[in-house]
Amino acid sequence: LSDGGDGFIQLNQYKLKDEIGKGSYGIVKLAYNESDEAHYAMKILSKRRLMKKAGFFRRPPPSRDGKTAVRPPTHPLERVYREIAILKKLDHPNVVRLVEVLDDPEEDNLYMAFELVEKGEVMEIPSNKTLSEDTAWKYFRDIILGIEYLHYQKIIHRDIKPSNLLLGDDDHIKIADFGVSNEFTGSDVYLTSTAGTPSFMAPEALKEEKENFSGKALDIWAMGITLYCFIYGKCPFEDDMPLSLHQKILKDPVIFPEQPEVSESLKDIILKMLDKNPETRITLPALKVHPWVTK
Ligand SMILES: COc1ccc(C(=O)/C=C\Nc2cc(OC)c(C(=O)O)cc2Cl)cc1
Repeated sequence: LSDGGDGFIQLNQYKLKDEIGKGSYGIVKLAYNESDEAHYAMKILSKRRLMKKAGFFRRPPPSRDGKTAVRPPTHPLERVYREIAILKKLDHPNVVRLVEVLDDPEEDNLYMAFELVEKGEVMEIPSNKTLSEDTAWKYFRDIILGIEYLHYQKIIHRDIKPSNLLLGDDDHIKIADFGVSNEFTGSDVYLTSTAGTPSFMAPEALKEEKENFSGKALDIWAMGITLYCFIYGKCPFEDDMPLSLHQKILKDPVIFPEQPEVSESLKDIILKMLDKNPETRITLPALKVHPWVTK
């Protein structure tokens, strides 16, 4: 890591430029690769921040029987290394491509160089700039193909939402951010943990009595919330109070605003994805043949 002499940070063959993304994960900077004269998206994670977030530096809670509580075995960076391992095996036009990882043990920062998806996040939420039904249709078809690929690769994304969908110059969508994704063996994973973004969480993940719930159905639910956001610029269930948001997700019906006018088949596919019962919720194969998708 050095000063590139022109005020930009130099990282190996990369010249780091403006910040183009920011989130709970850290930041993303535009990076210019001097060896191939191409631009990349450099995701920068602080290892210390990740350790702190995982409670790595927290004093272990006093245990009643005088012995110190056993610390969970997972090393906090293990999550990042798992994300990297997942990303390295993914290769699909609708999934971001990890090009390389720069991890200097002496350095606090960990750098992940991704192929640049030129236009960035497809949409901010809330937003008054909503997508037309036709544009939403184009993007949703890409999301279906991307999620189909991930589920085929036995990966549940668990954080599908507009800000994790990047738009390229070719007007195609790439799915990003595998920070909370789960890998599974077998035909599906049965989870009990809640992860992801509250407004996009499925009802079965919010129930008190936590029985196991299917991972794949969580992504389908989040795809439904995302499609609703494309059209209306806001989520169907919103509340500043987390517990009231949970109740709305668990109990409230989906309301479609009068404007913008949308087709009955679009409303139908959204309702089938936002079925509160994961057992009867539409599956990915059924989505692919839904009239709104195949029109
Ligand atoms: C205006 O132009 C812009 C062009 C590109 C961007 C951009 O790329 C933003 C975020 N990027 C990413 C984030 C990720 O996670 C949170 C991951 C991942 O971990 O999978 C990968 C990428 Cl690439 C922004 C603005």
